[in-house]
Amino acid sequence: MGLQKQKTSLKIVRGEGGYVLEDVPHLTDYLPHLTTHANPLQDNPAYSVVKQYFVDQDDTVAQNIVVHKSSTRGMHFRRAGPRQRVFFESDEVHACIVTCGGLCPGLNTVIRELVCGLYDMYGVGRVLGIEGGYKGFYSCNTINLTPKGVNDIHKRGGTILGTSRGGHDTAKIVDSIEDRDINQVYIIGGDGTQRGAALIYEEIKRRELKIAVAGIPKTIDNDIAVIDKSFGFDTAVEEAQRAINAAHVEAESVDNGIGLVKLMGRYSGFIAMYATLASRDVDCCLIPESPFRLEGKGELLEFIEKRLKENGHMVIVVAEGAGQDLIAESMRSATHQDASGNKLLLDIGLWLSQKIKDHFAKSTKIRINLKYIDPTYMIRAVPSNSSDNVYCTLLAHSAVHGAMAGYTGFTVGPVNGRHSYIPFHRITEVQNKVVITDRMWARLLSSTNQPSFLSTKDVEEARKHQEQPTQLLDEGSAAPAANTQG
Ligand SMILES: Nc1ncnc2c1ncn2[C@@H]1O[C@H](COP(=O)(O)OP(=O)(O)OP(=O)(O)O)[C@@H](O)[C@H]1O
Ligand SMILES: O=P(O)(O)OC[C@H]1O[C@](O)(CO)[C@@H](O)[C@@H]1O
Ligand SMILES: [Mg+2]
Repeated sequence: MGLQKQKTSLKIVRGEGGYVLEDVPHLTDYLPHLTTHANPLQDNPAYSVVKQYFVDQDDTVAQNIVVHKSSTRGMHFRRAGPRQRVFFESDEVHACIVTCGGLCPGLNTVIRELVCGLYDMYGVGRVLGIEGGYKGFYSCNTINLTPKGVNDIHKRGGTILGTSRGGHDTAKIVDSIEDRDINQVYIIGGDGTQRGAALIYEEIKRRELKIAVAGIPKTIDNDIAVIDKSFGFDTAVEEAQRAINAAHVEAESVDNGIGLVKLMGRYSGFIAMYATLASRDVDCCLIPESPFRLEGKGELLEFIEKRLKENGHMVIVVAEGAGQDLIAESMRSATHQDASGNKLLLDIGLWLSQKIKDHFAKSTKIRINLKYIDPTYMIRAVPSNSSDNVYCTLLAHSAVHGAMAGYTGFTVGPVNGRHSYIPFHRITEVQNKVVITDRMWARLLSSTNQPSFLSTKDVEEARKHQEQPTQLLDEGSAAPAANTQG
């Protein structure tokens, strides 16, 4: 196919028909003389019978699969999976695992499957758990992780390693990795964590160390770009149904009942959108991406009044990041940040409840009965469901195969259903958001029959954002919508 390597800091390979591979780094990029070994999986009774078990060196996964006759082939990522040759011998590997950022269903499953994958597939005997997130590298104890020790952990919520925000100190972390003779680092976390992982990889490369760094993307908000969806998201949507059902039961049992449910979603309303679509009991869904106002013709309070008159009750789902501009305006509050620098949100649920109550207190015609349910941490702290468990297994195994094959500085994740190795910056340069000019949001509006609350200016603004190309999509290919948007 006549592939050519480009001289850029990014690892771009171009081919015929507009084919672009955005490759991930490999240890041999800076340590060219490493020796390779036969993959021990070839003698593993479970895997050796699988026809074509090893992934072809040239297999790549297309980012854009909706194409026209005249489309260029576009962006591709390296396909994840086991390689014929590996760059680590089993008894040479000393791996470590760390979990950072907020909790998410499935963290323990990923830990379990990393440990079992390393032991069972590659005969690795030394896996260390770093406790308490990034700062644990230099300030906490470590634990030895064995298949026996992690056997049951997927049945529990949270992370057995603990987690934290803040405390990323690249030099101290890499010093600790070097001091402990660790040569494979598995980092589970969201966008902030993957930014931290990129810095760790850069420092390891600068020091020319034979250490592979693999990221496993985690976020309950599903706001990680490129990948189809993040683990734990399905579980969260399922768990959210319980709160929505309760809100519905409460609301329809009284006159003019309003059930208001707040769900997670700092910058992206995926949980709220999917939970609403799944439930069918929701009359109105509010997300950070879609601006709304309270007062005025066609705005939220008028719609609530209309729906109460029609149905006698209603259910509202609000993502925690929605309407932040409205609260900030009315409270003139200062902006606060958490230890990682994330904006601390004002409580839209309580604020909105009060605003709705105040509005109807003025009305002599409608006496409302509002119940506010905040299940945010409940949907995050549960163990992952069956489909997330299987998904977590594939993520963990893909990460192990990648590190064993000498890839480094990568995140794993499914792109159009195929697990791929994705460079860190592609995961961190943009955040996945609900595109309100896309079909999925239209489906939601049509299912709840709520107004869009958008002004012409809001729609123009949304279209502008949708068309914004990412760093590499500069050659005529439009930014691909996240797959969760259909
Ligand atoms: N730009 C950055 N550079 C280096 N480290 C970072 C950066 N942003 C965040 N981190 C570190 O990554 C860890 C987790 O970050 P954060 O609290 O933002 O959560 P996250 O990984 O984005 O997950 P989530 O948002 O889903 O909870 C923290 O220890 C933080 O110090
Ligand atoms: O209270 P914490 O642990 O900082 O987490 C809250 C945030 O974490 C997230 O769940 C992302 O992990 C957001 O939805 C939420 O705003
Ligand atoms: Mg984050």
